[in-house]
Amino acid sequence: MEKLKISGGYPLKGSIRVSGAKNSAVALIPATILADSPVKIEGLPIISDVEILKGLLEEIGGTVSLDGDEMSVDPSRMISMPLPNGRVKKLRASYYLMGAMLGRFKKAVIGLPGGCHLGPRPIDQHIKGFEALGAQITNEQGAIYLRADELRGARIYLDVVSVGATINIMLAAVKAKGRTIIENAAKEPEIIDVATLLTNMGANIKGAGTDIIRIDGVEHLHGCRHTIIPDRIEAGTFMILAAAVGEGIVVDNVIPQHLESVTAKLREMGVNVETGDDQIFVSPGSKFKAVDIKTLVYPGFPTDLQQPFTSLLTKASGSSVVTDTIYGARFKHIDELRRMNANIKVEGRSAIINGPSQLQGAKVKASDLRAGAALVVAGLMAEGLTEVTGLEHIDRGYSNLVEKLNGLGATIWREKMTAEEVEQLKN
Ligand SMILES: CC(=O)N[C@H]1[C@@H](OP(=O)(O)OP(=O)(O)OC[C@H]2O[C@@H](n3ccc(=O)[nH]c3=O)[C@H](O)[C@@H]2O)O[C@H](CO)[C@@H](O)[C@@H]1O
Ligand SMILES: C=C(OP(=O)(O)O)C(=O)O
Repeated sequence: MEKLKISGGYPLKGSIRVSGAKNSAVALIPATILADSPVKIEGLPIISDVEILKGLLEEIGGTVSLDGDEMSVDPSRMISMPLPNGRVKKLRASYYLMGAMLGRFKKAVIGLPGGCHLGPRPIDQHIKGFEALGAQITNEQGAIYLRADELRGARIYLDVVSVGATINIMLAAVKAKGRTIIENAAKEPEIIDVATLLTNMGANIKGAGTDIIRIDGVEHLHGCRHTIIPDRIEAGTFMILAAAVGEGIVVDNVIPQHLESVTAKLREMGVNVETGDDQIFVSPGSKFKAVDIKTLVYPGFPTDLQQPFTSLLTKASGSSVVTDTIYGARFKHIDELRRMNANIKVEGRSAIINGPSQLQGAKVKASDLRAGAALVVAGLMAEGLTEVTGLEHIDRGYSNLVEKLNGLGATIWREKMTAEEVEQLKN
């Protein structure tokens, strides 16, 4: 087991390159199950979620090769092997195996997913969609059993705008008989990316990226080549750290339109943000103003950036309020930031940050992926040495983070934990 050490308080500059989007990758990989010939995905992030999904595709008989950021999947020999336990519990996106396997085999057994603990994360809207398409679904000892004699297109209204449910229903519907309409669909860029892959495989999907998606089922989907979109959450994390400790940083390989809410908030704080075609330049102004943030579905401010943004707000003068309307309990990073001398309190769904505070290095633990990102940003801002444990969370979503930050001049490295430290972590 390893920990991250950060010697903070030094300015960073240069250029940092964003990898492919985790939340696209984890849907694109299961989507390959639906093809009858090999699919190649390029530009994948090098993260544990991708490795785990590779293992899951192999468990069901796929021939998968992963070479750096390129994955080739031959799905032709896959079978509907039950996956009630094991790897499926290690990530959230294993729920996409339900839609993809149901779409291809008309049956699947998948354990309830894992992923970040952000409070309750039900999948009732996924189930509602599968049932509307004609599947019978039962929950037996923590595994979801899905079966259908035939999948038929349906009109499905999502009661909650859900990224996962929108993509999962698309996966199950692309080979169903007739037309499916998803109303109140999520509009995140990752949904468009998955629809693009499916379309290149031969699917007929219109309206991805709007709140009404129309899918006309086809009989066969074939292999293709697909390049993933850049990770807007990784890019946003780099923009935040550029504002916090940068002396002029170029965030490279981005789609600036995907980051408009983050750009707007940084500018409101007094940060200088200049957008190019596929780059964003960020340099801090002379003073940081307090701002309020409310997370919303896309194109609103992403919940996945709320936590790292909180670290930045400790530098702002005055009181900032961060409200998470998507995950009201996504505040496990706050206790750790307090250890680092932040003045923050949590009230209901909001964190109230009173600044400015000079953060101090401390030993802290990442409870989830973006809490980890928040602590890395805080460690870079802090005076002295910060040690971050819980790296398995950070490794789920940030590709080569240490190397990328070293490239900006940061002093950050991974170190093996002693047996005593590992023991202490369990308590
Ligand atoms: C792998 C992946 O892409 N993860 C992202 C995805 O998670 P995920 O797909 O799990 O998030 P959803 O968009 O589904 O969740 C949004 C909200 O809807 C609720 N809900 C969701 C589904 C459902 O059936 N019933 C229900 O009540 C959730 O509890 C949450 O409050 O979108 C989240 C919101 O942008 C991000 O934080 C995650 O990084
Ligand atoms: C919550 C996240 O991931 P997941 O849904 O995969 O747990 C995230 O990426 O911030």
